[in-house]
Formats: sequence, structure tokens, C-alpha cells
Amino acid sequence: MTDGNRTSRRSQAWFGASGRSGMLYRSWMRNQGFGHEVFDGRPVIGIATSASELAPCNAHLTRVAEAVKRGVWQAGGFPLQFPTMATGETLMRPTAMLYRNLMAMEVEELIRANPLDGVVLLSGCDKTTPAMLMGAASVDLPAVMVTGGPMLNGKYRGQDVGSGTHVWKFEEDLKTGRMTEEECFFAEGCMARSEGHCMTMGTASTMACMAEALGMQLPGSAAWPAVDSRRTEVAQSAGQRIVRMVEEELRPSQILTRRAFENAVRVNAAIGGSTNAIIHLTAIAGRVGVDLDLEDFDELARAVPTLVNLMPSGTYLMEDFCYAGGLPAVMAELLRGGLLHGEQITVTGRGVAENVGSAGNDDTDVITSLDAPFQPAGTGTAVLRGNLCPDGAVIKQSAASPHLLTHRGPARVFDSPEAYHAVADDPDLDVDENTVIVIRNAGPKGYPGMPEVSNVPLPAKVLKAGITDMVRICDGRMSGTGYGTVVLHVAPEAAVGGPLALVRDGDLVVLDVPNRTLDLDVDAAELARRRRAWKAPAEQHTSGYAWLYVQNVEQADRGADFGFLRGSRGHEVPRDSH
Ligand SMILES: O=C(O)[C@H](O)[C@@H](O)[C@@H](O)CO
Repeated sequence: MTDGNRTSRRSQAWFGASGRSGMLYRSWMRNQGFGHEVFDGRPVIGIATSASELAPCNAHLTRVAEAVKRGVWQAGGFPLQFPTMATGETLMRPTAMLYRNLMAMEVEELIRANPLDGVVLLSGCDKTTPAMLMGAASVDLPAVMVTGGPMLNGKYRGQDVGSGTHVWKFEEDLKTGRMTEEECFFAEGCMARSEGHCMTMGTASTMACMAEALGMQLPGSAAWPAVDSRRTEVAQSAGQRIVRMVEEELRPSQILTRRAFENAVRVNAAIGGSTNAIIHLTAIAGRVGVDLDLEDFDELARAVPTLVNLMPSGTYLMEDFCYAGGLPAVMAELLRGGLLHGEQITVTGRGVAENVGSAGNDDTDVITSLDAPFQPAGTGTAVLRGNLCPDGAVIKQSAASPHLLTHRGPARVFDSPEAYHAVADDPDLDVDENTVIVIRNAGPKGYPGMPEVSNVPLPAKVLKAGITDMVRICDGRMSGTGYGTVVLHVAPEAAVGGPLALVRDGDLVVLDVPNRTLDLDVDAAELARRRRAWKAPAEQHTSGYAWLYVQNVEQADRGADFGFLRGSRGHEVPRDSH
């Protein structure tokens, strides 16, 4: 080993200590059978894993951790695996998003409090990936991410079915009698054929791609299926690489620069990524002091066509994306068009261009070119402003119906998703295809946690008439696997008195996505009168974590992080414990 930094390493403040403290720090570790040599100043690498049977997309990470460990040992480091909390969206109520910041806080504190020189972050789904990145960014020790990989493509009766995306489709089929309960029950299993996260371009796949686009995971990592042996190989490489990163002192603050975020925003547009990426990237940027606002997402993405033809915007699934060349093929194409910062440093210690320069595209149906893109530039996720969303709102155009992107229709307002669900199947519900369904009080403070409730199913009456989409507006989020003409993340949210709180049944809503506006056609004096009469909803929580969350969470346009968690708090060695 050519490493001359052994004695100055952070972990040596524990393991290199003399007297009582050193004995305490080393002795109990030896109950795991480690010999004295592991304390000799070699890089001590934490392997943070969100493995949990309650977060199914993360359940296999213990196996991935074994490969990382192997790599760390091979490179001369000392690997120590530790669990973090896991926030799986499919089981956690009211939403895993309520716990993203808690997990980020836990990751940050665990890294800082322990004798670690670097960390490998293992995560498997949409909230665990940003939570790990947020926590690690706030500590700023060398860190590399390994995401758990997508499930194999769903297969049902000869057709590809996508996790999430087909849940919404099958729900409609059930409502309109095209499918029976038994068929749905069978199809459930067909959508989850292996370990891994959603194999659509939902938020898990998107955030895995974002980690790679930001330069925080090794090139090509995002797309390998969870069960592919190359996922294990890449995990082993990450284990080897983190040891070198510690020696090179390559930290997240050098990787997560404004340019890295600009790359990620453009890659998100090219892959037709989840709207949730906007919230998570904003929150991660907040941890490293990078200014990234909603307008950046719109402006940077406008020049980028959607290149990747994956559900929910398109046809294919993550396995196809992987075999076509995965993210390196997309990034190579964006570089060719001058749309990425090629010199931006990544965890490899090299720039983006060097990492992906030679990547080829093996299926131009799945990953299209800039010359013949799947969808033209400017049709990705748009940021809206107007008197209904002064602090912004977003809409994923590629997953919406083109004919509804310019729409004027009467509002039908529901104070909660439950209020809507209670009447959605009523054949006499006073709605038609022009109605704009407004769901409010689903924002960060209002629900709380900003759940994925915005893409409510269409009213049964409308579905039965053969209508497949309607405009919906909400201050909540939508699953990255979802689709429809749904305006999301309306800020400020209704629960803090945002204009969404003032909408009444019958008010005309004017949506103009090409001009990026969302307005309520009600005069200002009337809105002011309604505002004076508005009363804030009663507090739902007066103690506990949910109370802490509501007190501190910022609005969607700020990334819904806790205000007090913004920025980096570094990795200074804490005081002795005995
Ligand atoms: O945003 C997403 O992709 C979601 O959280 C999914 O993981 C979940 O809704 C299941 O489809």
C-alpha cells in the first residue's frame, strides 16, 4: 500500500488512540473476530444499507453489501456494514416521504458519529436514495452510492407490464369491467418477478439515474437488474473504488457542484424521469449549498428532448434500457449534443466525458438519438406559475394528454383525496371531461408528508364514457410510475393558505402549459375576500415526529427538506465517549 495518510485518518481518532479510550474503541470490535491489524490506519469504510423486508425494493441489499465488502477488503480497506432506516413507499403510511428527512438525518448522524473515513451508500428505492445522498452530502466524507437495481420486466399474458404504471391501468380495467378481481390478483405477481425496485422509469429508477448523472455512482450502475450478476460486480467495484477515494480525499462537495446538478436536470429530462426528482434534487442541492430553483428545471430541460422510451411516458422497461446501453448511452448522446458538462468530476476521479465517451447504443427504439428523439425538446416536465401557484407547480408533459395541456374548465374541489374517493364512483357525480379535479391539503404540511395521491383515478362515470384523461390539480405528489394530465406540487400548499385553498366549485381554471401558466379566472378582489375568510386547518399533531415534521418542513419548491438540515455540518471527530 502506497498510502501515507494512515496516522492522520479520521478513524485513527478511535482505533489509533492510546490508553482507556483506544482500548474501549478496539476491544468491543474484536468480538466480531477482527484481528488487531484492521486498526492499523487502513481506510475504514462504512457500508450504509437500507435493507429491510418492510421496504421490498431494498430487501436484497444485504446480498449487495457482501459484494461491496469484498471490494473494500480487496483494496486494502476495513469494511463495516450498518443498517439505516428504510422508507419504502409501497407500505409506509401516510407516505414514505414523511420519513425521507428523518432517514437523511439518521444517515448523516451515523456517519459522523462513527470511526469512518468513507462510506458506500446502498439504497433501493425512491426515498432511500435521496435520503442517503442528503445525509452523506451533509457530512462530506468520501461517498459512493450503489443502488439496488430494478426488478426484471413484468410479464403478464404475453405483454410487458410495468410496476406501478400497470397498477393504475389495471385499476381502470377493473372499474370498467375489462378485468376481473382474479385476473388482477394474478397480474400483481407478474409485475414483481424478482428482487429490485420498480422497472418502469418511476422514482426509484429515476433517482438511481440521478445518482449516476450527479457522478455519485459508478457509470452504468443504475440500470443493471437487481438479480444480474453485473450488479454484484459493480457493487464490488464500488467497494474497491471507495478505498481509493479516501486516499484521494475525493468528497461529495467536489462532485456535487452546480454543474453536476445541471447535468442531472438535463439527464432527468432525457430519460423522461419522475417529477419527484425535482423535489429530491432540490433537497440534495440544499445540503451542499448549491442554488437550484424550479426555474432551473424548466430552463435547463427545455433544450433536451426525451430520448428514453420507457413507461410511464413510453413503452419499454428498465431491462430493455439496460440492454440498450443504460445511462452511459444517454449521457454520451447528450454530450454529443453539447448538453452536458463533460469535465465535471465524478466518483471515478474522472470527468463525465471520460466515463461515458465510448458508450454505445444497442437499441435505438429504447434509447433514441437527439436527431430522432422519442419526444421533442420542450415537452418534458414543465414548471408553471400563476395566481394559483405563485411559488410554482409542475406537470410531466410526456405523461400527459397533449389535448389537455391547454385547458379551461370548471373546478370541482375536494378537501382531501378521501373526500374524492368517497364519491368517485357515484354515477350522478357532477363532473364531465372538462371538469378540473382539485385535490387539496395533500402538501408537505397538510397531509403531512406530501403523499402520491394526486393522480386520482378518473370518476367511474367519465371512464365508462370512454374518457381516458382529465386535468387534475393537487398540492401533493404523484408516483413516478403514474401518468395523466396532473398538475403537482402546487406551492404554497393549501394548508398554509396557498391560493389552492381559495378555489371553489365552478371557478374557472386556466391551464396553459406551453406558456407555463396556471391561473384561476376569479378577480383579485374576490380572492382577497376569500382569503380574509380563510381559516387554517386545525393542527393534526401536537407532539411526536409528525409534529416536528410539520413545524420544520419547507414547501415543495424548496425540496421539502427541514430548514434546519440545509447545508453541510462536516465530519469533525466528535468528543470522546468515555
Ligand atoms: O414514485 C414512485 O415511483 C413511487 O413511489 C413508487 O415506488 C410507488 O408508487 C409504487 O409504484
